[in-house]
Amino acid sequence: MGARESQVVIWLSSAKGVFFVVCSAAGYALAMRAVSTRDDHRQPLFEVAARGLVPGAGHCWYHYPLALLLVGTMLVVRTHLVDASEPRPLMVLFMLPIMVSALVGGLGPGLLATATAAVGIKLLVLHPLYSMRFADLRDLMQWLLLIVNGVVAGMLSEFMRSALRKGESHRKLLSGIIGGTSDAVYVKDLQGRYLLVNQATAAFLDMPADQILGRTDEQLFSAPSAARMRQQDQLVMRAGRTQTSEEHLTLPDGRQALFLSTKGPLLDSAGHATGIFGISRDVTERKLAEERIEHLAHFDVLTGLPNRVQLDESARQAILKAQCEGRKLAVMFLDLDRFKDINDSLGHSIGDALLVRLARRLRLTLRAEDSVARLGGDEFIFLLHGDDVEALPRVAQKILDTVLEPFAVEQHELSVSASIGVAVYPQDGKDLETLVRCADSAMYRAKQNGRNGYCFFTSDLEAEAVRRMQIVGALRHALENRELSVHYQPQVDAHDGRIIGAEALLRWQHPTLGAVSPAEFIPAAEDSGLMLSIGEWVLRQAVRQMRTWLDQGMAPFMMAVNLSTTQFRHPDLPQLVSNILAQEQLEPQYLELELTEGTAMHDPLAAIAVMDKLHELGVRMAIDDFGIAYSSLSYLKKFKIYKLKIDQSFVRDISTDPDDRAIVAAIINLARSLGLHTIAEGVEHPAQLEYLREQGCDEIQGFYYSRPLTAGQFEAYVSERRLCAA
Ligand SMILES: Nc1nc2c(ncn2[C@@H]2O[C@H](COP(=O)(O)O[C@H]3[C@@H](O)[C@H](n4cnc5c(=O)[nH]c(N)nc54)O[C@@H]3COP(=O)(O)O)[C@@H](O)[C@H]2O)c(=O)[nH]1
Repeated sequence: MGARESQVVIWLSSAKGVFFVVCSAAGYALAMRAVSTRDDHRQPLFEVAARGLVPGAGHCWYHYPLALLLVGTMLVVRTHLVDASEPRPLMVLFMLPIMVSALVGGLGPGLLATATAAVGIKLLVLHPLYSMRFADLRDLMQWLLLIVNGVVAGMLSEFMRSALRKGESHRKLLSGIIGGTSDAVYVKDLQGRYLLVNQATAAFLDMPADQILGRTDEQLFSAPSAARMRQQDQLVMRAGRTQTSEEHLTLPDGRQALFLSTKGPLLDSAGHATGIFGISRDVTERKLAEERIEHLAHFDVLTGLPNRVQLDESARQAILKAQCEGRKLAVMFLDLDRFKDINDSLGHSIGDALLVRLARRLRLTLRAEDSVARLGGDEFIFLLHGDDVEALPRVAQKILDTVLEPFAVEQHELSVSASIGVAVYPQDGKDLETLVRCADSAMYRAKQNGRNGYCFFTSDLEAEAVRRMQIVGALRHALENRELSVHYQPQVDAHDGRIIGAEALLRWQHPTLGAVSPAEFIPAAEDSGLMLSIGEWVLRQAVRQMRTWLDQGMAPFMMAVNLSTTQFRHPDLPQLVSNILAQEQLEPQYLELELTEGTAMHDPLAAIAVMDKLHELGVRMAIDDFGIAYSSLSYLKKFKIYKLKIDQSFVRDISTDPDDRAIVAAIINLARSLGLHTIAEGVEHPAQLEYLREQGCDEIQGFYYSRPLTAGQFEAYVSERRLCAA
């Protein structure tokens, strides 16, 4: 090699060294910049590097011998195989084992490789040429740079490895969440092909996840479902932001499902859409539950008919429509007659079954535009559209006839009747509340008229309804306010005028309402459920009074107490009577219980059973108001009764009305033939008494002898009569 050529080689070698230094410096600068920014995911290089020196922090022991092996191999190659005439030591070659060691093993092996290379180069590569000294400053520079390179490479590698590890753990965490959620998570490209799906998506589609990838909705779902999804995707892409919507889909197994889907565009770093991501939750069950709750809020659970809430809504609309069209609207209030008896005697399940069947019938009776709702219990409201008020009686009668047809419930054939009240918009009221109130008053009147009928609202009913409400409200406190008392009306032997009994009659003196007749408040007490407690109180008072009178030495007689329908039908009645007699220490033979003919005949078999029990107690029974209801003689024979009480409506005109005379005579004869006693009530005149005596009536009760008296007055009356008799 000539001198000029040697100069060129030395120049090139120097240039290579300078280039190595410049490139390394630029590389460090860039690398340090890349890792120096501290944010949530990055950590300072030295912090990471320090951890890289700690054994066991994700390192393998064999990376260290590997580093030694790699550097050793390079030393051998450099010492023996590279051309010895090479003037420069080619230290850059050692970067290869250093880099490999750092990349594979991280900081520790990287440092080991760097140190080994530095020592090896100094001792084995530079030594033969320049002894132990660095004769050439450029060699020293390269040697130092090699060391710095090695250290930095190790640190950078450690940083990369740490970042990778962290990224991997994030990825695992994310895929754990995505894989573990029951929501379908997916990513589609711009053509709608699935790029990523989680396990839930695969489960919904009943297909392995890898078979879904690359397919479109059109290939996975029914055409209508796919079209809906595609449309939704397009909306999201056009909007360019995340949107949530409901998607009705038919799944591959045929199930109709409702998904709540949140979808959004996937954007690249330049903000261009590259696809769409979505999270879809199956809300089918939740929606059904919501619908069920909504249904329960508006419809009666038992009958499925609209309830009060729904009725309010329908009525609001119906009234608005009627108002706009200048038309009428009828509200009918239907209440079953004595439905409570069915519940009490046969049990609530039978009562419920009857209501279900009744509801079905009522719905079928109506035109499509009309509706029926259940208010609760046995109360139903009809909304009937149209102007034809004249037709309403026919409709009401049709409904009544429908109710009358017997119901087959289990082994029972049940016959019920109903009472209907009718109110018409706009004349009777302009809102549902008023119309229902009017119809309720009219219905109450229908009941008073003998049930199984209908009645139209009239203004006088309103006053009655207000009065009834006042009475019921005040009656609730009558007992505790000591406003009730019991009066006693003597019952007299028709032949010798002896007092043979007293009828206990309830009286109510209210501070503002005044003296309210039992004929008015007892039906109200029955309807409002207050009669049981009031009736029990009367029974106890009468029994206690009888005990007192007997204790005072009064000649024994019968104490007659009225039983209301509710009391008589209550299953605990015999027990209650027995308890009261025992508690008040009165022998049962002094007590007579009166029940009306209507009560006894409504359910004769049940009445027989109750009468039998009362008879067993030793208590006497009498049929009150006899003659005004229809009595079956065959049942009358079976009733364990002692006497018939001839209703005062027959006694009133007995002296003038031949029909009444004939009826009274027939009742007395009937009783005699059945072995029963008779008592006539409402006797006011001697002529009435005369006729009754003639016919053989046994006992008399009426103003002719005495009005109902307080206990004190009764005592005085008894003493007076005894004195007269004496
Ligand atoms: N379940 C219960 N019913 C009861 C009770 N107390 C009374 N009643 C019933 O209320 C109705 C009205 O009773 P009242 O106003 O007390 O009238 C009674 C008598 O005062 C009346 N009477 C008696 N004699 C005459 C008469 O000569 N003339 C005339 N105009 N009225 C007269 O008759 C009623 C007695 O009726 P009855 O019970 O049928 O014998 C009435 O139906 C009572 O039954 C109670 O505690 N419980």
